[in-house]
This record gives sequence, C-alpha cells and structure tokens, in this order.
Amino acid sequence: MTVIATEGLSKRYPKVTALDRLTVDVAPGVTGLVGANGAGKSTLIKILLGLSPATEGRASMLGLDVATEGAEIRSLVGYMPEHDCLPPDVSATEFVVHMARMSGLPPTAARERTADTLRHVGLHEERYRPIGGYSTGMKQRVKLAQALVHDPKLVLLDEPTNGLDPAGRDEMLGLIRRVHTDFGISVLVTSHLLGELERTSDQIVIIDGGRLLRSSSTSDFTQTTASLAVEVTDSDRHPDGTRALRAALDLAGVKVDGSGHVLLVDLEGDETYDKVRDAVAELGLGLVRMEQRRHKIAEVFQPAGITDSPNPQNEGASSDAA
Ligand SMILES: Nc1ncnc2c1ncn2[C@@H]1O[C@H](COP(=O)(O)OP(=O)(O)OP(=O)(O)O)[C@@H](O)[C@H]1O
Repeated sequence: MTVIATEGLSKRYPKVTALDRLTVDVAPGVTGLVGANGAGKSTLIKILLGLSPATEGRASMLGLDVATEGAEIRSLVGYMPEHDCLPPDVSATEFVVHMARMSGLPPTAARERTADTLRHVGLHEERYRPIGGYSTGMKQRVKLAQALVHDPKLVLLDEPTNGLDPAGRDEMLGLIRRVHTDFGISVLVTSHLLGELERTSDQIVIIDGGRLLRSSSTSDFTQTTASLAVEVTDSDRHPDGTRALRAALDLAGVKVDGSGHVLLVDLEGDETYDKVRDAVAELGLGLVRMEQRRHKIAEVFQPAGITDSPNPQNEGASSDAA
C-alpha cells in the first residue's frame, strides 16, 4: 500500500529542472524527504497538492490522481507550508477555526477540533493572543495545527523545524512522530538535515538536483550500515596493537575502516563480535572498547550540500521570514 506514488515526474522551468523523472513510492507512516536547498522538495509538494502542474509524469496521493482529483485530495490531506503565512492580527484559535471551516467542518465541530488540535500541539493560554506576537516555535505549531485540524489521512510538512533552536527542533520532531502514533495520520516531512529525519522517520527518500538518490526504510538503511568501534591496547609482542588487529581481521575476512586508535569494523552479524574477540585474544591484546555505532545516514550518504547539522544560512533566512 502506498500513500504517495510518483512515476517519471518532472518539473522544468526555463532555466532549471526542478524535478527530473522522479519515480518513488511512499508507504504509510512517517517519511522523511531529504535534500539540499534547491533539491526539489517544495516543488514536489506543490505538484502533489495540485498547486503547480507537472511538466510530465504522474503522481497520486491516497490513490487519487493529483492532476484531476485535487478537491478530494485537499479534503484528505493537510499541508504545512515552509514560509510564514500567518495573519498577525488574529489569534491562533480564530485562524485555526477559520481553516477548519474552510475544510468544510460545521461551526461547532470546527471549534471543538481547533481546541483539541491546539492542545495537542502544545499551545495553551497563548492561543487567544494575536499570532503577530508569537515566537517562531509557536508559529510553527499554529501551522502544524491548521494542517491537522480537519483530521486528514496524510499531512505534508515542509521544513517544519526551520528556524527552531535545538530544543524546539526536538519538540517539533516529537510532535510529528505523535501525529502518526497517536492519530494514525501518515506524514511526509521535508528537511535538509538528515540526522533529524533519521530519528523521526520510518522511511527516508533522498533527492538531489530533482532526482531520486535513494528511498528505503530507515531501519534497512541503518542496519546495513552499522559498524563496531574497536579500540585495543598495545603489548610487548605487538607495540602497535591496532595495526596488528587490523591485519588479523583482514586475514579473517572482516572489513575494517577507521584511522588512529579506533577501528571501525563492518558489522555483518553477531559472528562479527566473535571474530573481533577471538582476534584480540589470540594477539594477547587488551580490549578497551567494542561498541556498536550506527552510521548516521549523513556519513554514508553525502550528496553535496546535505548536512547533518543545522545550516546557519538557511536558519537565518527562515527566522527572518517567520
Ligand atoms: N517558480 C519557479 N521558477 C523558476 N525556478 C524555480 C521556481 N520554483 C523553484 N525553482 C527552482 O527549482 C529548484 C528546486 O526548488 P525547490 O524550492 O523545490 O527546492 P527545495 O528542495 O524545496 O529547496 P528549499 O528548501 O530551498 O525550498 C531550485 O533550483 C529553484 O530555484
């Protein structure tokens, strides 16, 4: 089952190909769409929402064709835009009630759903104050609330952590996770930060220059890239214990990376632990450390421009906007 499917989807502007024959399936759950600035994330979202036509190819959400069934899609899908789009003079409650009414909820249901949703995103007394006085984090929560208020089956969140400090990011990522676990709503969330989506998502889709670089479940990705960090002592017989161990593991057919005193051993299964232990014992070295290290996706897979830490330039731009 897929919640989003694209087939040969392209978007060409006169000077730029923003999406280049993208074919990808997104399963239910939380999916991270990762790419550097300009990779084509927002373009994909706009095509999916029917806000911008594709140059070629096809796309569907929840089994509905985005080119012809836009109205139905909008009743089932929520959208949190990247940039600030909130009216400063009204309160969160007024704004979210309005958005709920626009989605077709009757007045009483709109008010009830608004109260529930604002509580869920953690806006309390402030919800009666004008949005213009809110912090960036509070504005992001209002944007998330309006995407959820009509109880959609799927939400598209465009850079929801932009402009937030580390604590704010963690809270937002926790909220996003709960959107799925508490309400069963599927989520497509974009970010240029691989690390944060790795923690939050069941599936990761990586695009670069409008092209699909990789799509897989997060657990597949991290399992296949796990390694053991191993550190050993030297001995009289082996004054460079690390080097001796590296040679012994090579002979045993175990792939080893890393430089300096820490060896990174490819973790292929439980037998890798045994092979390392046996090699260390045979050499008569002391084992200082043997611990599993999951590669961060960013270490394994690093297209130009995708980072594992907040991009100050982007952060600045976004806080200004918000
Ligand atoms: N209306 C437009 N006209 C011309 N080029 C555009 C237009 N919209 C987007 N682009 C270009 O298409 C490419 C993809 O842009 P897009 O906004 O989808 O990237 P993104 O991955 O969402 O990045 P960001 O996080 O910076 O928004 C970029 O090179 C951008 O300059």
